[in-house]
Amino acid sequence: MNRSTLTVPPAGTPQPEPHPEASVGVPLGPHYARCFGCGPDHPTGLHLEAVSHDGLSVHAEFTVGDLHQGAPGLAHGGVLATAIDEALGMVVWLLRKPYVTGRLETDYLRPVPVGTTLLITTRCTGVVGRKAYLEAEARLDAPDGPVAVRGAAVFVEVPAAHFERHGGGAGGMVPGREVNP
Ligand SMILES: CCCCCCCCCCCC(=O)SCCNC(=O)CCNC(=O)[C@H](O)C(C)(C)COP(=O)(O)OP(=O)(O)OC[C@H]1O[C@@H](n2cnc3c(N)ncnc32)[C@H](O)[C@@H]1OP(=O)(O)O
Repeated sequence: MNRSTLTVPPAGTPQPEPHPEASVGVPLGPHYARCFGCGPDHPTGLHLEAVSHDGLSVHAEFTVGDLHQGAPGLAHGGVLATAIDEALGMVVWLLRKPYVTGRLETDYLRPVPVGTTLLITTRCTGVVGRKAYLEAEARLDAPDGPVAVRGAAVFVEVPAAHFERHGGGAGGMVPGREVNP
C-alpha cells in the first residue's frame, strides 16, 4: 500500500490501551440510527454490522448491492471508502470519545462485484494527543479472502460541541448508549 507518513504514528508511539468499558464480543450496533454507514433507519445506507473482540479493532460486514454500483455490476469506489470510513469510526467509538475523520487514504486492489460481502477489519495503531491513527483492510467474501481495499486514516478528537456548532447537535449519538450498550 502507498501509505503517506501522515497516517502512520510517530516511531515509538505505544500501542493504545482499550477503554475498560469498550464493548467486546457483542454486536456494536449503530452510533446513530440515521447514519449513512451504520444506521438501521437509513433507507439507502450501507447498514454495516460489526463486532470487536479486543476493544481496539473491529470486524465489520458490508454486502454490496445494486444501489452501490459505479461501473455496471461493480461497487463504486466512493461507497467502498465510505464503508471503510464507517468501520474506522467504529474503532474510535470504542475509545469512548468523539472523533471525526481528518484524513482517509484508500488503495483499491481488486474490483468488488455486486453481491460481494466485504469483510472489513479496522484497528487503532496509536493515539497521540487528539489524533488517532487507524488502518483498515477489506476482503472479499471470507476472512481469508483476497484483499480488495486497504485504508489508513487519522481521526481527530473533537469536543461534543463540534456537533452542536456544525450540525444539528449530537441527538441520538451518545457514546455508551448505542455503540457501547
Ligand atoms: C457525540 C459523539 C459523536 C461521534 C460521531 C462519530 C461519527 C463517525 C462517522 C464516520 C466518520 C466521519 O465520516 S466524520 C465526518 C467527516 N469529517 C469531518 O467532517 C471533519 C471536518 N474537519 C474538521 O472538523 C477539522 O478540520 C478537524 C476537527 C479534523 C481538525 O480541526 P481542529 O479541531 O481545528 O484541529 P487542528 O488543530 O487543525 O488539528 C488537530 C491535530 O490533528 C491534525 N490534523 C488535522 N487534520 C488533519 C488531516 N487532515 N490529516 C492529518 N492530520 C490532521 C493536526 O495536524 C493537529 O495535529 P497536532 O498539531 O496536534 O500534532
